[in-house]
Amino acid sequence: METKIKICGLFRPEDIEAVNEAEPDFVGFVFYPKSRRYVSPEKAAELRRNLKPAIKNVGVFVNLPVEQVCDIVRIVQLDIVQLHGDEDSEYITALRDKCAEISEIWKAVRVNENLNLADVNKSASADRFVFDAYVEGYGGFGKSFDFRLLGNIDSERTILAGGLTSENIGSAVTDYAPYAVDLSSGAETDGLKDRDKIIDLVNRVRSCSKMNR
Ligand SMILES: O=C(O)c1ccccc1N[C@@H]1O[C@H](COP(=O)(O)O)[C@@H](O)[C@H]1O
Repeated sequence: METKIKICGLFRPEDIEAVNEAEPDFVGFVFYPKSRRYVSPEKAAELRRNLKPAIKNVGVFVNLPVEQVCDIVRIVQLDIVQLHGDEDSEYITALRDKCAEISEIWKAVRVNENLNLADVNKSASADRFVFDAYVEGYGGFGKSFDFRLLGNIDSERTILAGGLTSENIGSAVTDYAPYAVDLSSGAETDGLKDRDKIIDLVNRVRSCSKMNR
């Protein structure tokens, strides 16, 4: 299996141009108003219209009521929902029931040295888990964690995130062979997405994945 790559936190037309060139597997739009990468659903819908159809789009949400998530899924025509807050299994089931057009639901698990795999089981109804570093606030701070804390987690359902950059992304792919890697800060310069970094990161993931086969 080749590890896929998601570039998260797009909000400008030039971000779309960069990903159309680099062709990651997924891109993310952040619908968390406290994020500096927040994009309105209307703006995201406009950006999405210019995205190459092969690139799947993921909406990132933090503790938003299910009905509002569904509305945004429909406005933007999101493929995947990434829940990056405190949503539990009940929430995930309700979302799936109300919004049949979502192809997958990903749940973020914020990891520190007290990682309790029971927390992962609490949201076991998610299709995949995005393992990110524990931070005050929710995500996208470029903070990494020791992936060894994950033990023997099912790599087919695992998405690694948190402080990935061109320096550490190669070992994340070769050592853990996750389903995907997800990054935002590591693809930026001065807080904005950087075309050259995006292209470099996508190339690195593709070449490391080939070595894993
Ligand atoms: O990117 C954000 O601003 C964000 C806000 C709230 C929740 C999640 C967010 N992004 C996700 O955070 C991780 C790690 O990002 P980074 O590479 O460490 O900056 C990633 O899953 C993003 O999708």
